[in-house]
Amino acid sequence: MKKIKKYTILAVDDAKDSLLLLEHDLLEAGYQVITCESGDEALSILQENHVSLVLLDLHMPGISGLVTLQAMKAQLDLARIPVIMLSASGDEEQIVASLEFGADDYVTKPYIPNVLLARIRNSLRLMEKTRQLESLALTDFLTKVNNRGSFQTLVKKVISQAKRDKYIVSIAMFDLDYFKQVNDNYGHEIGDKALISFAQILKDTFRDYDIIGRIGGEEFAVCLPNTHIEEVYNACERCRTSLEAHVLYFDYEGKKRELSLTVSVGVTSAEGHLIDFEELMRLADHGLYKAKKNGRNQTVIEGSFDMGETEFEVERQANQEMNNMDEKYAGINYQVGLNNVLGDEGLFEDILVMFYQDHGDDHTNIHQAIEQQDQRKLKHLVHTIKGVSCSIGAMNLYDMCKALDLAVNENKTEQYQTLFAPLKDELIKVTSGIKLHLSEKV
Ligand SMILES: Nc1nc2c(ncn2[C@@H]2O[C@H](COP(=O)(O)OP(=O)(O)OP(=O)(O)O)[C@@H](O)[C@H]2O)c(=O)[nH]1
Repeated sequence: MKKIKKYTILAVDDAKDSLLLLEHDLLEAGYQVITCESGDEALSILQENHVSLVLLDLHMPGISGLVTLQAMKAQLDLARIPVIMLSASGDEEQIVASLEFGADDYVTKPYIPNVLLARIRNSLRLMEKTRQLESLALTDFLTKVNNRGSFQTLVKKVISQAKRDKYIVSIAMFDLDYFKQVNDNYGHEIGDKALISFAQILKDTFRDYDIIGRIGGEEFAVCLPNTHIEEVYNACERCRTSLEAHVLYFDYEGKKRELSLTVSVGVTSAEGHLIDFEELMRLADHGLYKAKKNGRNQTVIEGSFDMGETEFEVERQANQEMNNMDEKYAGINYQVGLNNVLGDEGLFEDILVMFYQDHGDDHTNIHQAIEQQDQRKLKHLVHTIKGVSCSIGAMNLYDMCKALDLAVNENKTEQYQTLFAPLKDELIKVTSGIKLHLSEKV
């Protein structure tokens, strides 16, 4: 019985009679066969066809078998194709040179068909095993997405390409919410099933050329080349809501159970020379940290790292400032705020709590509106926060909002990012100051 035609063999020989014979033997054995008579032809066939193995004659007019072999080994996508050299010459030096240049085997002509076929089978078997091992080393055994190491390698390649071709790179980081409870309540086996089904949701949501990796226990990351932050945000939201709607059914202790999970997501992006793997991962992770802190089951965009200090650093500095100064709230003129409520301290503190709750995330919302070029949303956000910051006595924030508000009214889009960067820092300073003092209320 003939084998299933799974492998395609390219036979290269300038002698037509040898080629015919080879083709006949290979077809008989069940392989698909492509033939050609020169090294040049072979190289162009290899670019356009999926070839499993090459049988390469050593002595040919034009480029020799050895040069063809070297050209194959120099190209990343061809280097892995097994090559068996064929030659009438049993010259020791030629055999050694062929093997040293990367040939998998060497067979002398006239060949014994069964021996050649056995050697072909060996080479193909070895290739399959090598590929399986490579895949095992690069893939997460549970979810079958890239493991951490391979995610990093692939993303770094994308980043080099993006710097050359000047396109944006985005990273989204996902962490399942309260996942420990799944293990604690139902055991690791169900936890594993939940991880597998989440990985499937990621595979279904993102495109083939996006890179998905499992970078920690219940933590995944996706790299989206050439994708703007708003599209990334929308894809992450699709993924988040798919998981929220997904129900895992299983039996536990003799009863039928159902489980739904949620996920928190942090996303960021960068462009040009600013793209850096570690920095993108750090920012996405910080967005994720905020998503967790804000109540989980949400996607938070973390600003590009060309926008000055990160929120983390600003928050840390605000806290430090508060500790060093005798100021009651960072960035707030307490007296101005108090006067606005006719000296009622209790009421003023309640207003500060409301400010924290209503506007604590506005830097993310404003950033999103700028990125999405949503002029109406941006105008509404900036205008509102301008009014409110004035009433609580956050006068620096008020000035910054006023400047951005003006730019929005005059549609000076080129100024948005520049005016937004200090506003963002000031808003974080004010909200973290409020939180520091009113931690039991907010
Ligand atoms: N089943 C299973 N569990 C895993 C695996 N890797 C990590 N975990 C579990 O994932 C859980 C992570 O828990 P935490 O880091 O406390 O976080 P969490 O409970 O998800 O809470 P938040 O992230 O704060 O929402 C731990 O219980 C780990 O044991 C795995 O491969 N399989």
